[in-house]
Amino acid sequence: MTKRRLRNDAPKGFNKSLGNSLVKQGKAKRVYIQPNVAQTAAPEKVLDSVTHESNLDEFLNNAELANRDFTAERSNVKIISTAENTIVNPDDLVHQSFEELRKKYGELLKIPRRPLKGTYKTANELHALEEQSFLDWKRNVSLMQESHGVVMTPFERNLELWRQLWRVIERSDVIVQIVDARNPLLFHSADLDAYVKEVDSSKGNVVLVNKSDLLSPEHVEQWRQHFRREKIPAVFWSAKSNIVDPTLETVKEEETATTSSTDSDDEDAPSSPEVNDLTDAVNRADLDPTPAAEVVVPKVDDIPFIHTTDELIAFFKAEAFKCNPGSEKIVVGMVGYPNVGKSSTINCIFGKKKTSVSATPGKTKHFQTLIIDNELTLCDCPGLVMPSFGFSASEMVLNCILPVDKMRDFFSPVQVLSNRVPRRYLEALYSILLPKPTENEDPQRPPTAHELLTTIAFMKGFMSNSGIPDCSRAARIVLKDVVNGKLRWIAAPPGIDQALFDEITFSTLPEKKQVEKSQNIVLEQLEKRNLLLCEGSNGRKVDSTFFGGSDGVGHVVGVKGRGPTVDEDGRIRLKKGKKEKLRRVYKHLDA
Ligand SMILES: Nc1nc2c(ncn2[C@@H]2O[C@H](COP(=O)(O)OP(=O)(O)OP(=O)(O)O)[C@@H](O)[C@H]2O)c(=O)[nH]1
Repeated sequence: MTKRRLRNDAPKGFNKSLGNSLVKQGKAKRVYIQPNVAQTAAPEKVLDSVTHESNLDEFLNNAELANRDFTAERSNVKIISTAENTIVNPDDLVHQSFEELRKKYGELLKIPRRPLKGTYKTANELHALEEQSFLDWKRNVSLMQESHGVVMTPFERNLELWRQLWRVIERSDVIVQIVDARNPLLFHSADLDAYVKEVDSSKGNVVLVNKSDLLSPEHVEQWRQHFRREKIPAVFWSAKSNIVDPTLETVKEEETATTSSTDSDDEDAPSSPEVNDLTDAVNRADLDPTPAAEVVVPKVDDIPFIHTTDELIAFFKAEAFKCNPGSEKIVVGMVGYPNVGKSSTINCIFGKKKTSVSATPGKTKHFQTLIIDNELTLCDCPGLVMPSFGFSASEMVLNCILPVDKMRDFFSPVQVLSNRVPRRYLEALYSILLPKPTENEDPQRPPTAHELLTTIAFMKGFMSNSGIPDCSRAARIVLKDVVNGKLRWIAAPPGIDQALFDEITFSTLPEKKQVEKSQNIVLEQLEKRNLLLCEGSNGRKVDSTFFGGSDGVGHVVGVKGRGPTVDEDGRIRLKKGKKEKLRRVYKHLDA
């Protein structure tokens, strides 16, 4: 086959060599390789997180990184799966300790390394080496998957974002891995800890378990014991409970006065922190002159729950000075997956909005340096999805790693959720009554995603023009409730029965019992009359099959606290002024 450089004659050679099936999967806007295109592209584009690549994307990115002959690349390319499914089943993982899993799969979970100092002389050489080592890393991951028969979950494939991480690590004395308290191990990368030590053994690692407000004291205690057992330095923290100005939550990214470090050409950046380099940083001391004199420093040998921002600052300083004793200035790097609360934590520390906070993962695009006081500087890294295994894309949506709005298959994550959350809890949270399993079915079976979504869609009046409940809209509501912690599930640490943890999580129903009681009475009355009483918002009669009922009897789907009540005589009454809203649900009530 004639060797053809992709950059010279891409469309022709490309079509011939890849075949139509691959071409169809590609995106028309793909830019063919040009030397140094990565360096010159607009930063916004370059720094977009890439966790999924089509076969063609993968192929072209590899060719671009290697800057090599098209045909030579083609023979080497391995497609890293988009990994909707995983071969390692998360349920099976429960039976193995985290250490066992780490031993078995640890090699797979490596993050890419920056080329060692001394192996390059100029910034251009470093750039080329970084691209080569990143390509090698991707190949290695691919080969490991093949040899272990394991499929990796989606992970960050944009070299620019890894470059941001490398810089943050090099500048920091301590790296704080922020994890989501609802599933800390999913977010903790042991290899990142190892890499920090490889860069400089005097650097420290700490795990900051954010969103701890979503845990009960029992959950906290179990996780504390786990961190102690595993000797992982960790602290519990809730940025939300320490937010200075709640309106900061809603400010859009465009309004943010960022202190982004877009210094993509600082490859020879010093490995030790140089605060003088941080030219665009802002001094917190100017904004908040309150001295941190009365700060209580938490016990360093414990796994404390840090309650105030001042305690957190004192903790960071104590950890950093341990690593860099005698230093006048210390830098703490904040890293972690998207959406774990890095920006919120920094906002708390800074006392004013410094980085954009959003419920959409992946908002932070560049690392930022922020001078907190004369001693402490923070370095905020963009969120990075580390390589992992055994967790499906559904799991990643449920853990707020992949954005809900980009989800096309919404049934899968909702099914995983309804397998976990007890039926009565879902009913209470959404004020719905889910169809019960039929006689032939397991009475304990969880509701299907279809049942849950159609019921919620119907109750909220999300109907398509053809009268079909809009499940995707209902799914977005449910998944956003998961993201913001309204609907929560807390993972148990290894060795602890998940069922026990679930009992704690779901011990209190979220909604008023009264609503549920009145729903039940309404349902009873309707069933007595053998009526199908629900109507769609467009006036079409709703078929009972929407709710899984095969008995021909319709089910009341919800009253949402403002629905019909039952008076002393057992008569059903609609509240004044609510008729319009309830039009879709109750039409033929005998009131
Ligand atoms: N319940 C709760 N929610 C939190 C807490 N901290 C952050 N959040 C929420 O989590 C979401 C993500 O917070 P961010 O601070 O933007 O997260 P990030 O890690 O900077 O995200 P990226 O910019 O994607 O890297 C927001 O909706 C926050 O309101 C917390 O302590 N408790």
